[in-house]
Amino acid sequence: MQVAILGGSFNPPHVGHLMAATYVHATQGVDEVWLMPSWQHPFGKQMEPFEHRVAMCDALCAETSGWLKTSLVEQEPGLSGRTVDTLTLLVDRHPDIRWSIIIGSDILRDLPHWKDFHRIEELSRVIVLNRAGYPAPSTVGPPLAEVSSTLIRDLLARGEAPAELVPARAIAYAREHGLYGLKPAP
Ligand SMILES: Nc1ncnc2c1ncn2[C@@H]1O[C@H](COP(=O)(O)OP(=O)(O)OP(=O)(O)O)[C@@H](O)[C@H]1O
Ligand SMILES: O=C(O)c1ccc[n+]([C@@H]2O[C@H](COP(=O)([O-])O)[C@@H](O)[C@H]2O)c1
Repeated sequence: MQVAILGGSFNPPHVGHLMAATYVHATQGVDEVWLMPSWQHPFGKQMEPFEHRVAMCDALCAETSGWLKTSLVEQEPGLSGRTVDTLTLLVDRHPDIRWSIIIGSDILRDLPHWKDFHRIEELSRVIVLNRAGYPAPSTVGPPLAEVSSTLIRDLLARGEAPAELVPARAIAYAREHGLYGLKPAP
């Protein structure tokens, strides 16, 4: 079995994540894609609580026929949020799976600050997606959606509803739980 991991803060998840996962599943010969929300972010990004981001990732998974899953692995004790450590654990735990790691091209500039990226390349196939606004050589596929969690948080802070950028089930969950300052519907 081949599994591609899309790690991220998912704060909140958005249609760009869904499109990225769908593109990889449709074209890269993988059986499943696992959304892997960060428990703690290696660069200290502040995020809504893990369980809420997991629930919103599950809302994205519900848009698929079952090939998209949410992995809770990064909450396990001993992990640091560094991808190489998580991947090493997964490789040990699932010797039957062949792994890919998905990153958007915006991440390329950060890679010098990642822990042991060369080891990640040894343990997995790295798929670099062409994220709109971040052109780079050796990306795969067409530019993907011009949307980010930062944009969505900004819209929400201005009281705007990002209904076209966040899957409806995810935004409904966020509203129900008062995330990002959203008020539950009366
Ligand atoms: N629109 C997109 N197209 C392609 N890849 C994306 C897109 N949005 C996010 N990604 C990729 O998904 C992974 C997780 O992204 P993340 O959860 O940090 O979302 P983000 O929108 O970049 O968040 P933020 O704006 O908070 O930094 C990263 O590898 C990122 O490059
Ligand atoms: O391994 C590292 O050193 C490392 C450094 C920064 C980010 N990452 C991972 O990259 C993924 C996307 O991160 P981000 O910043 O786009 O949310 C997420 O799974 C992070 O854990 C990993």
